[in-house]
Amino acid sequence: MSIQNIVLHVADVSKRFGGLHALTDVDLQVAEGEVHAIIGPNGAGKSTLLNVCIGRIRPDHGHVIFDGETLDRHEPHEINQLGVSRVFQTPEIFSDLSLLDNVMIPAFARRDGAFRFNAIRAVAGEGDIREAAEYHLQDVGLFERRLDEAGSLSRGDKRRLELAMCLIQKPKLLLLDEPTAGMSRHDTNMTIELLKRIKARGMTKVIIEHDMHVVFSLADRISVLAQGKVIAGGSPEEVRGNPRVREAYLGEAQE
Ligand SMILES: Nc1ncnc2c1ncn2[C@@H]1O[C@H](COP(=O)(O)OP(=O)(O)OP(=O)(O)O)[C@@H](O)[C@H]1O
Repeated sequence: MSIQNIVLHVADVSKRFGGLHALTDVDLQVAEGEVHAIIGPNGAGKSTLLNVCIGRIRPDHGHVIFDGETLDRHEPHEINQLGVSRVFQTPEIFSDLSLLDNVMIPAFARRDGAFRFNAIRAVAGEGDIREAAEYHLQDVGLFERRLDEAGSLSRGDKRRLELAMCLIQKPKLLLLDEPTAGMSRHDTNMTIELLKRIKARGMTKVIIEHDMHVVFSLADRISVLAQGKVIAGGSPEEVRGNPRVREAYLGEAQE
């Protein structure tokens, strides 16, 4: 039997906001190359969990271990430099800049350890990063629009742009917070195909998603959160057949 390399271990993490237990003793492991979906009803703690993983929220108890390193004292930009990238629910892009500049900036940040936003013009001639940015824009289907202002994109295209901004950093772990939220079925299917292509390259991913079509199209393993606790975990088949899950989430999602 092969021993899987664990890329991410959320070890007994708890987080309270005042009297609200947002996460209680959450323990989950993500193996190298797997797509791990986190599902659960609204307010279950999914975004809080992702924010704990990228250092935006400090847990009250427990640890996050990424690639063998405990992240307790790391700042978000340090965690990013270690190889964790995240696509947010609301895309965080530079609206006034071109798509190309948007994709080049995180590459400089990863390479230089600083956000060289002001220096972007001065270094725009750096061919290797420009070429990489063009490659990733092609990858997400936005190459033709590379010189347009990012603010002019549709919501779905902004998400794809943000994905290119993550991919250029060549992360070991990609965290996706509802990557298809607000998208049309057509855009959702395009995004599923894109994420499948990335999956084929072996990149480890954690994905929060409400759309069960997306979850069951992509996930190798699923953890189910409800009221801040992991109530079930396993393969998509195991989770689909689990009565607790159906009760807590799937029944609700099927509307
Ligand atoms: N900064 C905060 N301060 C206080 N309460 C918070 C904060 N962030 C989240 N919460 C609360 O913690 C609980 C978990 O929120 P969280 O956003 O992690 O859930 P979620 O599963 O991502 O929900 P959704 O699917 O609606 O995005 C919710 O009750 C939420 O109101």
